[in-house]
Amino acid sequence: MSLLHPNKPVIELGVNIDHVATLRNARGTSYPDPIQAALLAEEAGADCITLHLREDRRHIRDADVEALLPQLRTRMNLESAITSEMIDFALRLRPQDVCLVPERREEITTEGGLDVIAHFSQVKDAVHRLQLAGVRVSLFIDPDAAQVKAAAEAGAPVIEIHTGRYAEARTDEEAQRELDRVQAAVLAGVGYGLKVNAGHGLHYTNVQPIAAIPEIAELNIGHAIVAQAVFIGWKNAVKEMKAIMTAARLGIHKK
Ligand SMILES: CC(=O)[C@@H](O)[C@H](O)COP(=O)(O)O
Ligand SMILES: NCC(=O)COP(=O)(O)O
Repeated sequence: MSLLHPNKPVIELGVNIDHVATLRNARGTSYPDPIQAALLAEEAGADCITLHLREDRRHIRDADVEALLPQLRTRMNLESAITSEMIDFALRLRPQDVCLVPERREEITTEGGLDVIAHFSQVKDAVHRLQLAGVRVSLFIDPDAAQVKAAAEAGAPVIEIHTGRYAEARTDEEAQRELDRVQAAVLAGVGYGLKVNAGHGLHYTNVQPIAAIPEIAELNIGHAIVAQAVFIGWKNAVKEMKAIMTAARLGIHKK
């Protein structure tokens, strides 16, 4: 278990603000403002702000990223496809973190992890260019030992384990099987000396077994926080998620 450190959270929360932008874009208004959401999330305890600049700009837009980066007090984790357009954008802005994710335009949400093995040279080149520019690179991968190995070989210092299949499990047995896969991938990543994060589809109940995995450094969570904010307010939703994650890491399970 992580030792309690006066200034370091036992597990970090990256708040993904994509779906604040979804709500804004639904009517083409200027509100709700994703930048305001990010700054309030930091006030509420977010350790970083994650945002996914998709190729189709369905939610976060270039101007959001450009306006937010200089205002953040914590750090920006920009999720990006490995296309030259997106890598060039990331190199121009140079956020603290970039997480390379797969993208298919027709997908409703990110369906699977980046296939590092199949796109090894392209991934390795993107990792090299971004790391050279001082950007810390994370690879968003499925909980698969071969992908973890490929990520380490591609030179990425960080991986984020895709928890989508765990989150979408329909039975307790399936959820446990997927949780075991996540845990094995986390340990494999630590074995290669990587920082290991996780995310996708996590909410206030299913987050607890994931947060309890002591080797996970950070969870990136968005959709569930935006949904909860509808009922209890944005800052409260962020605070509640952080509290549940921290309690789970300390062995306290909340109903
Ligand atoms: C990579 C990832 O898991 C997040 O970016 C997630 O995809 C949220 O964005 P969407 O809901 O647009 O997929
Ligand atoms: N990488 C996961 C992320 O940023 C948020 O995913 P979700 O919580 O919106 O499913």
